[in-house]
Amino acid sequence: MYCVADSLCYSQVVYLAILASVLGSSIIQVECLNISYPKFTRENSSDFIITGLSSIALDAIQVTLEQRGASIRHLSGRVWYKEPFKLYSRRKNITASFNSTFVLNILPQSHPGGEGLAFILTKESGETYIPDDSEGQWLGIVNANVYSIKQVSLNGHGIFLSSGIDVTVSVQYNGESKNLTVSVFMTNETRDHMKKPILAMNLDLTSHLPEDVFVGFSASTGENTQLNCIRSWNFTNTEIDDNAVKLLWVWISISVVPVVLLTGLFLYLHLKRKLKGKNGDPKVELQIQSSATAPQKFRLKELKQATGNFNSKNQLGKGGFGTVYKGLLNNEEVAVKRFSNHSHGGKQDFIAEVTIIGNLHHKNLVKLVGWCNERNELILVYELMPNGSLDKLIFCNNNQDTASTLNWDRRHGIICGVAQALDYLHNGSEKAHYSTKEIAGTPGYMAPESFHIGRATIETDVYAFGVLLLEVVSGRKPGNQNGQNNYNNRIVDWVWELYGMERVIDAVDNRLNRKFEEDQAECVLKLGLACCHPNPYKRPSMRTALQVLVGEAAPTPVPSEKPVFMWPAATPSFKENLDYSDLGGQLTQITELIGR
Ligand SMILES: Nc1ncnc2c1ncn2[C@@H]1O[C@H](COP(=O)(O)OP(=O)(O)OP(=O)(O)O)[C@@H](O)[C@H]1O
Repeated sequence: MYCVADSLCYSQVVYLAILASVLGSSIIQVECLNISYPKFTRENSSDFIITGLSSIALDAIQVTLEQRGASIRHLSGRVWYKEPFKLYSRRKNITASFNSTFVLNILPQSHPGGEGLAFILTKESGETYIPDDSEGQWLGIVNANVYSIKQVSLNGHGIFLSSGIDVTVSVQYNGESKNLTVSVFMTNETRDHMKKPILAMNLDLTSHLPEDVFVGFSASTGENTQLNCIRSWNFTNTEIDDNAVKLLWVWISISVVPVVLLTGLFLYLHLKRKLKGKNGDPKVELQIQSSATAPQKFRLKELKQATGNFNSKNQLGKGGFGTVYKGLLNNEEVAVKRFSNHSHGGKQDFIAEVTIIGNLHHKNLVKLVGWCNERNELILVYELMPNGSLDKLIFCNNNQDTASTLNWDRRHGIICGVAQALDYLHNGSEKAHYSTKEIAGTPGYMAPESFHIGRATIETDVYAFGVLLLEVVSGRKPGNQNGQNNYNNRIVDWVWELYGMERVIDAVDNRLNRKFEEDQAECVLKLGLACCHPNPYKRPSMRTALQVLVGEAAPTPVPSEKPVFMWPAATPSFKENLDYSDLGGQLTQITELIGR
């Protein structure tokens, strides 16, 4: 019996799967939802039906695209709980009551901020059910063809939704009296009178909706933009007892359902994996293409051809996210960065890198040419830097080879170029304020607080820049060194010790053969130490660092002994604060951080 041809077994599986979808709506029907999410994690994603640009990120449902720096204008998005609930039974003439309490946070990304979000009950769920032209003022719920029956302004109640502050909303529906009440209050507001309903009205939902409805959230942005987050959500409803019909299903389904469901699930997952592997994730494409200056999309086939099938002979180097290969695309030399599966922190990171770097234009930043997401591969294509990376130029030479080493002027030029690029990233725009969820950092460049805050900030960037300064001037690697070098631990400690002994100039690379401007070299080394101050609040901003380098600001003061690292770091006093105004006085998040 088991040996009957595979094809027969296969057609039976298909048949069962079809049966599952036919029976599905009756058997899997959820009569009563009891949802409680104190916060949302990526693992919760499978509990929701999420439309193209929406996501679960940063511990919240991001109802519209949450990428700062990417173009997020004129979007509408929706997120539903995956199962519907029974709002009423026509046969039994009963209507359920429900309570939906959620915390929302609306963070403007333009001045003024954009539109807003809504709690929704809908007949259907899924991408295709977002009404056309529902961005902007229509909140992704309706469009110009539908009108609102009641509106209440919250400003009169002292509530300003678009303020980046958590606001709690409670929507209660009494199925018996057909009464709807809505309460809105600041989440940190404890006074009870603030929690009184701001809207109460009679509303017969049964005349507008079918018996089974989906619940969720809808949001939009317009010309002006904002991040629309739901941070937590509780939803409960009263059960409608449809037992007479249900019992029959229970008997039938007990024997059949497990087989049907398992085979259906297996087939669904199998087909989904196959399709996704081949065409890539449509969400990735949608999000990237929504970016203002989306880079070009390449086929995997093209990139394989360009790099000789990712031949190791073409390998340019390895970074925290994957391997970089040299390639030839349309007669142009390119660098192809192939993310390794285990090291990248997910598709959001990839999307962030494409949309953010794709939007950056600076002469000192490598240009992103294109990307590819096919067969589970995530690949970025950059313009090729023919001279390779800086470390090769500084460290590749024989230790004593003075002839081929980078001369002082070139080193100073490189340092100023990096400072300009970082200043552009930090101050020129908001683009760097969100990059990836995870980033690989190289330990020698990681600021001490990184291990406490677990993410990169503008201040940890300044620290890494400081290490780079010391590295370029001294020609030594930043991390642990072997016995050949006369410093024990890290370059920062070594230079700081020399500085304390008033011998900082001894840190300059011997291979320069004393051909450098002493004042300039001393200034760069002191700036390097100032950037590596253990207290992040005491580091200069990139703007100040750049001004010091080009002689527009006085050299930054540095204590003769390296201060002890303390956490949490002492915040600057009012007087001390002057130089740090550019930092916004806080540790500004860029990324989560992983050592490598
Ligand atoms: N556009 C490019 N042109 C030439 N070589 C490149 C290019 N991009 C990367 N490389 C080489 O590949 C190496 C790895 O680069 P990658 O960007 O993956 O990591 P990284 O910048 O060294 O570190 P991180 O992973 O922290 O970003 C570089 O050190 C460099 O040698």
